[in-house]
Amino acid sequence: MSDLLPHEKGFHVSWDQLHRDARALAWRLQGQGPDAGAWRAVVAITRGGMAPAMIVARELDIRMVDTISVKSYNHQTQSEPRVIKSPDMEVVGDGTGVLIIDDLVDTGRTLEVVRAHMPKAHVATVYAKPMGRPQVDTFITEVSQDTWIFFPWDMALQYVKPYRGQD
Ligand SMILES: O=P(O)(O)OC[C@H]1O[C@H](OP(=O)(O)OP(=O)(O)O)[C@H](O)[C@@H]1O
Ligand SMILES: O=c1[nH]c(=O)c2nc[nH]c2[nH]1
Ligand SMILES: [Mg+2]
Repeated sequence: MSDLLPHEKGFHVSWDQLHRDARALAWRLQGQGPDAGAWRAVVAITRGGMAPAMIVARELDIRMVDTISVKSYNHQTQSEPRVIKSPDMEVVGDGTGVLIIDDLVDTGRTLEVVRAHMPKAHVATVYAKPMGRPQVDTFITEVSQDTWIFFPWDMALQYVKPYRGQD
């Protein structure tokens, strides 16, 4: 969207870092559910929320896992978010006791759409940018709005030229 800052900085996240940060998120969420501290189910926002949701579900021993599919970005270009697959509403209900997990919140548009489906759910992301923070109940690390977060599934190891080179 044209009124957004360009992404001038990059924050590169390795699998190891993602695992640690998703575990930290689980640690923060444990005991916070409405039913004696327990959470009933996890809903991952695909696709980026799936890896963190798996880690949170494993740490908190939650076996009921569903997904909601929202398409809003094509590479770094944002369009109107669309729900292209809903979770099982018989399982999630109004969202009470449900953890919605995503990798990050940026503008908050995706979470706005997801919250409308499950207004009483608790929304948690691993990373957050300032514009989207009001949409998130719990997150681990904040980065500035002009930072693009690069996730391990979008990267590959490659050769890097030395600072002082032979060319
Ligand atoms: O707060 P927002 O500005 O709405 O942006 C955040 C959303 O954008 C990315 O998903 P994307 O739509 O790129 O799909 P993906 O998870 O399948 O990569 C990211 O995983 C969040 O779900
Ligand atoms: O990989 C991503 N990194 C980001 O910073 C971002 N913001 C919205 N959607 C995003 N996807
Ligand atoms: Mg996503």
